[in-house]
Amino acid sequence: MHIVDVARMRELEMRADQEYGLNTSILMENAGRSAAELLARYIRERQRRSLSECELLFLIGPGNNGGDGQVMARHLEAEGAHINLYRWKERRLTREGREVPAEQVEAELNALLQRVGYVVDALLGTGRSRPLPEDMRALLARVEQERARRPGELLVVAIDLPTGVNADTGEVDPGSIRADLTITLACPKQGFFFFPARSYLGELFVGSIGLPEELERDLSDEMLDATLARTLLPPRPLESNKGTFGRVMLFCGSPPYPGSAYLAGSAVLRVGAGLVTLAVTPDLLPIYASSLHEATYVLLPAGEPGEQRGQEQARTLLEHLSGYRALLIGPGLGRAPATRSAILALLDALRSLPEDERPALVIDADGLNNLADVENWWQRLPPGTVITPHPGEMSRLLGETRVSGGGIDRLQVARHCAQAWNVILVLKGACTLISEPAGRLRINWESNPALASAGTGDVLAGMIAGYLAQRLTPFDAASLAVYLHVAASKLVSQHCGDAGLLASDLLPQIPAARLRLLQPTST
Ligand SMILES: NC(=O)C1=CN([C@@H]2O[C@H](COP(=O)(O)OP(=O)(O)OC[C@H]3O[C@@H](n4cnc5c(N)ncnc54)[C@H](O)[C@@H]3O)[C@@H](O)[C@H]2O)[C@@H](O)CC1
Ligand SMILES: Nc1ncnc2c1ncn2[C@@H]1O[C@H](COP(=O)(O)OP(=O)(O)O)[C@@H](O)[C@H]1O
Ligand SMILES: [K+]
Repeated sequence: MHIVDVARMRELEMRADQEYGLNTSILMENAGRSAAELLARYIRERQRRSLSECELLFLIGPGNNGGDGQVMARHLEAEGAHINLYRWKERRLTREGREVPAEQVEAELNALLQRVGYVVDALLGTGRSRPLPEDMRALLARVEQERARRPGELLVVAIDLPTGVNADTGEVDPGSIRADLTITLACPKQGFFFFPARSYLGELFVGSIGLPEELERDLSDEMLDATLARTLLPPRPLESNKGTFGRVMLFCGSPPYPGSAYLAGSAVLRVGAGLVTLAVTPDLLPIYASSLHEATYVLLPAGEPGEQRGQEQARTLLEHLSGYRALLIGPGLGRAPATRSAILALLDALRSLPEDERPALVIDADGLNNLADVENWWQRLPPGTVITPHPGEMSRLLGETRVSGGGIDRLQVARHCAQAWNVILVLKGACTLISEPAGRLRINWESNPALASAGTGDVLAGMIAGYLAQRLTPFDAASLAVYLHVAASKLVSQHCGDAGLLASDLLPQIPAARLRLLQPTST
């Protein structure tokens, strides 16, 4: 599913007209029919109601968004739903096809708001060009007030987008109200993935306007959803052994942060890699050996702290690296000078290896924090490196330029930095972005506040390394891991809701999330 900004959407619509003769009224017919089908299915399958039991109030705006709403209303009416249309600009109300006399409109509208099960917001879409007028804000506020009075009984359904949301920037008009579901048309809009818009959309459905597939061929930004993630799953041939699914080496964990290596190491195996090896100093071995029974170990020299020890640790690790398909550096390593020198020595050695002998590389957490102080640090990375900063780490890598956790600034940063640093960049946050040097970009749709808990990033880093070991490309390995990481969290949330998740709770749910993804009906 491609993501577009408003200019690109307009261009697609224009080309549909010029090249395929699909003019606005044909597209609008398609849009309204598709939106009606999606809502009808939602009502029947999710709410287990028949359309004839449902009464809807459509709020119709002056442009094409209002046009979509009218087509949609017609289709739902034909299926038996009870339809009321309020034309905002003209202040006219139609009840089941009959015009309400002007002097009764206000009272009827009030009565409807207190009764209907659905308000369909077809006021404004991508054509919103200025702040919402006060009377439109007031109308939306009445809907909001009524929904608060009847929670669960009144659903707000936005067509294309909730009125007042900026489809490019994710900004929101003060008069906008949150939709329970948004049925967007043709493609999800770029602004949906950024805050505050993201939290105004509710559940997202994408309706078709019948654009020919060829028109989307040049689009490079994609929504990371189940449909895409499913195509990335690596094969599990019957004739296989642990070598088939690859080995991962971890340079992670230090005395103050031993949990990181456990979480990342377990995640490597939970995504199906064949073997994980932890490169650790002997003092940590008893901790891991008693918790992660499945791992093997490379013992790194302890010795006096300092640069010399770092060099020796790197040498020892490299001696054991042959045959490993992926290396993860960073979670829980700390920021001692010896660690930094070990990381730099490892990177220098990896860069000089021939491509077919070089393990794929993921750098996370303290791996990144150690690099941030090194001048032109990105020039030290081998090609194809995946880096996974959270907004704080990203700000450090950029030299203290602040990067937000969910704002539109992230899009520009993700695009620019993947190219400038020649990396696969996983910019973590509530909607994680994955970008690569050639300009492709994916944005994860699902969000779960339960994931905002210590150690979940270590799990993600291990998952990416585990998929690299199964020979996914770095861009695909990162994408699949990001998708399944949130999907696993949703399974945990079935029991704990959106708070109280432990990073280790994710581990057994990773295979369960993969299994769900394999079921063709999962979305
Ligand atoms: N153009 C096309 O080919 C298609 C467009 N589609 C629909 O059309 C929408 C875009 O249509 P439009 O470009 O007509 O835009 P809208 O329907 O979003 O709004 C434009 C109209 O609203 C007025 N307006 C803009 N800002 C306002 C504000 N703050 N307060 C009050 N009035 C305001 C404008 O003067 C104009 O009359 C999409 O969101 C989608 O729903 C779909 O029907 C598919 C095809
Ligand atoms: N609201 C949220 N929705 C979805 N994912 C989230 C949310 N908050 C945090 N995450 C994810 O949780 C992980 C946290 O990673 P990170 O900040 O590195 O934590 P740690 O270093 O403690 O492991 C990231 O993958 C991030 O995208
Ligand atoms: K709308």
